[in-house]
Amino acid sequence: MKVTKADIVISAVKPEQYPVDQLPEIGLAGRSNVGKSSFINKMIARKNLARTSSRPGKTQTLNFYIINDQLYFVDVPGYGFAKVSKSEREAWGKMIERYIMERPQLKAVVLLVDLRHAPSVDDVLMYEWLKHYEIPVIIVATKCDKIPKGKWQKHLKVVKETLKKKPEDPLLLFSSETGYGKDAAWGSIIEHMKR
Ligand SMILES: Nc1nc2c(ncn2[C@@H]2O[C@H](COP(=O)(O)OP(=O)(O)OP(=O)(O)O)[C@@H](O)[C@H]2O)c(=O)[nH]1
Ligand SMILES: [Mg+2]
Repeated sequence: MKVTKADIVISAVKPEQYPVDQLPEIGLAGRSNVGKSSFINKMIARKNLARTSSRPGKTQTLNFYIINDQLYFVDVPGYGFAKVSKSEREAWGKMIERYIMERPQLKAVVLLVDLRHAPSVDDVLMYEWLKHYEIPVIIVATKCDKIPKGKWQKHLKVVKETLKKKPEDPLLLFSSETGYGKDAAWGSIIEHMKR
C-alpha cells in the first residue's frame, strides 16, 4: 500500500476516546521494546510519527494512527516491562482487554516477537488470549536484520513451535531497520481489513 497520509488521531485510555468513524483497525501487540512503534513508522514510511525509544515502556496509551483515511493502526503499550508496579500492570490489562474485546472494527492484531529469541511466557499468553477471543493474529518476527539470513528458518521454527501457531495465522519476517518484509506485511494487513 502506498501511504500518502498518516496522522495520529488520539492517545486514548478509555473507550469514550476511541475514534467513532468505524474504519477498520489493526492493533499492534508485543513485548515492551520489541519494535511495535518502529513497525508502524516503517509501514507508513515516516521516521518517528509513532514515537520510539530504546527505553522500554515508551508507549503508554492506545495510540490511533489514521492511514490514507482508510484504516487505523493502534499502537498498544508493550507488556513484560519489569519496572511497572502491580497497579499499573492491572490498569494496563484492563485497558487492553476493553479495547480488544469490545471493538468490532478490530480486524486483526499484529503480534510482534523478536526473531532472535524464543517467544516469552508473556508472548505465549498474549497469543493464547487473542485466540481465545477469536481475534485473527498476524505474527511478525521482527529485528531479522540482527540474525544472519541462513539462520532465519531455524529461528522461525522456534517461534512457531513455542507459540503453537495456528495454521490460519501467518508468520512473517520483518525488519524496521531495512524494511524487509514490508510488502508481505501490508499484503496480510489488507487481506485482514476486508474480512
Ligand atoms: N535492529 C533493529 N532494531 C529495531 C527494530 N525494530 C525496533 N528496533 C529498535 O528497538 C527499540 C525499541 O523500538 P520501539 O519501536 O520503540 O519498541 P516498542 O515495541 O514500541 O516499545 P514500547 O513502546 O516500549 O512498548 C528501538 O531502539 C528501535 O530502534 C528492527 O527491526 N531492527
Ligand atoms: Mg512503542
